[in-house]
Amino acid sequence: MPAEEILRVEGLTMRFTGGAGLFGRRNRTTVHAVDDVDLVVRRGETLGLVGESGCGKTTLGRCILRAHKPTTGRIVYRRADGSEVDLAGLSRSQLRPLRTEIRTVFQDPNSSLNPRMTVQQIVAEPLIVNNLASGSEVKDRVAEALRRCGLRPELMRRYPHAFSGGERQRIGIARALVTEPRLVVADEAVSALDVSVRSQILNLMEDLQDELGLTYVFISHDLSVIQHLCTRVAVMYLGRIVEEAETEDLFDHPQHPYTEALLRSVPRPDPRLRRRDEVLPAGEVPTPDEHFTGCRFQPRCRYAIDLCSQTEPTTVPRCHRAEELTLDGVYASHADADVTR
Ligand SMILES: Nc1ncnc2c1ncn2[C@@H]1O[C@H](COP(=O)(O)OP(=O)(O)OP(=O)(O)O)[C@@H](O)[C@H]1O
Repeated sequence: MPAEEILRVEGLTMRFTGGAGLFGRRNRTTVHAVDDVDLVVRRGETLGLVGESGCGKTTLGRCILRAHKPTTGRIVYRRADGSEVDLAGLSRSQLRPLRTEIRTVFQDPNSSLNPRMTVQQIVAEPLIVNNLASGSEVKDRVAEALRRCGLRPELMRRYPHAFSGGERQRIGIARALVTEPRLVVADEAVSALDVSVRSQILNLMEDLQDELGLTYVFISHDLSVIQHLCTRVAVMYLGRIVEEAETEDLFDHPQHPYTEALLRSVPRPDPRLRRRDEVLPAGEVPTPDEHFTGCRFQPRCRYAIDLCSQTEPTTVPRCHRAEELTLDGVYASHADADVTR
């Protein structure tokens, strides 16, 4: 794997099999939450994962964190010494030292912080669990992490309820950073916050990235957040990555019809600028437990041709018509088209 890469996901699939249900084993459903995903994360970048609810973003993030053991595929992580390790194949004890290097920031600071623990205990926990520090060093490292996150260390004896939503998310970030990780997976890390606080937390995350040389995988359904923060973006639809590009390219020249639809669905505050297609295209969203022969987006795609119901390209952009549509400027000329087909 090239030196600039910190993570390489290859052919990753995560299936969930449902319970037996009323009719026993035969009634079991299998959800392909993540299906044959390839993904590269480069050192020091922020890779955005974006897509509608249920497309598999969280599941992919949890596979990288090895909170889920993937059904198949590889998750190759490059350690600081340059050695490579496939996280997918590691046992619980083999994963333990890596848990300090790859950390997460949780979505909701109100529910993710234990209300019965002080801030000191919350932030110190990963240090203690992983035997990274003891005695006064624990307190020093907690104080340092809090300070980095813009919180006064004197307040570490207080409980989470004494803090605002934004401050609680700073505590969550301090807890993630206290072990000095290299890769942080942030899943909807600012979605639960008030808009006014959101940009402060995003700015903090950017500053910490510069200061500490962090790499982020940033999961969000919010395109404005993705556009603000990410270097590159991978777009997910029904368990698959359908397009991947540098942020500016993706927003200026989407290549997959789903990306185009996603970008058009962003509401515009000025009603004079509103277009008719500010919703995602109509049509049934298939569930990830259905079997697909062609492109998954084809039932909702206004550009679909016969071929699209038969096969899907195996590389991104996963669209037979991507080149033709992009080159011909079709997306732009459809600005006023009826997207409901
Ligand atoms: N533990 C699980 N057991 C069964 N199905 C699951 C499980 N976790 C996720 N799924 C299913 O996998 C699919 C992908 O879910 P996932 O939460 O990864 O999507 P998402 O894009 O993160 O959505 P959201 O933005 O709503 O969190 C969904 O159909 C979901 O119902």
